[in-house]
Amino acid sequence: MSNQNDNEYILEFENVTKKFGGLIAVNNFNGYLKNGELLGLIGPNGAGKTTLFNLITGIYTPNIGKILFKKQKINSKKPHEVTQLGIARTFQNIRLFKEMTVLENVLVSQHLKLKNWIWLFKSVLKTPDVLKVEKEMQNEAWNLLEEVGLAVYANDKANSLPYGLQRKLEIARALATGAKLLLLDEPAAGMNPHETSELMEFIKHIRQEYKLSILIIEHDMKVIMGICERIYVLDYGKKIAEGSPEEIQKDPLVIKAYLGEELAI
Ligand SMILES: Nc1ncnc2c1ncn2[C@@H]1O[C@H](COP(=O)(O)OP(=O)(O)OP(=O)(O)O)[C@@H](O)[C@H]1O
Repeated sequence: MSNQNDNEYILEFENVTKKFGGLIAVNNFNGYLKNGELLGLIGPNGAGKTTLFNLITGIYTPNIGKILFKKQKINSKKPHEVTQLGIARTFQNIRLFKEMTVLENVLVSQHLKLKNWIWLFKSVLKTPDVLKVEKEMQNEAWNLLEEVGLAVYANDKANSLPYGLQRKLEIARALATGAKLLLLDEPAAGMNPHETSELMEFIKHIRQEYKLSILIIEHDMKVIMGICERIYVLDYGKKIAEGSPEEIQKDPLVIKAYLGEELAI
């Protein structure tokens, strides 16, 4: 793909294919995410959406093709390297340290920013520079919790929070890694309509506040059509449509893929 403005794209896919044995889970996918964009990824069950997230985050390596983050090829990066580059994700099933407090959950993610073994060694010895950095991290964690409205729960165990707030905490943990690209895998799953509306506002808010680019997989069309600027539709691993929410809702191939399901807002 040739792009006119190199700085415009934070993420690019060039002919990306992932096979599992004879099954082509992602089939020659081409696409991009612009800086600051909120991009939706939709498609029926088994379409290849989560596989694409796993390819971006280094869980899988493409059989063919390239994935670029800020123009750097990330195909063969390990998951922790991808995190350190500035990509964070949430999962379909919430993954928190359930017995830890809300604050501790954020602190653990912040430590992913500390890159090397020397720091790990110093941490054990509690050298003055480590104590200084840990103090700064505590402050940053508090600020983050204030920002996302979870500070009042800082000392509560993660699993004592209502479901909607656990989701928020999961996103806060992703932000704590210092990510600039956020991948959200079905963030509205299991939420009631009130929680879903709050989540939509929250996603828009953090995008602006943290200058994020966001790629979101979601089955709840109200969320996708309500907050995304652009949408890719996958079916059987292939991109069958792309466009604005209005264009996607009218697209005959999309309607066919979702036969019998509600696509409208
Ligand atoms: N590790 C794996 N080994 C074998 N097959 C896999 C593996 N991961 C995914 N698949 C298959 O790849 C296809 C795409 O799966 P994927 O989970 O990416 O779909 P999806 O669009 O995220 O679906 P859903 O909306 O149900 O989460 C499916 O047929 C799935 O069974």
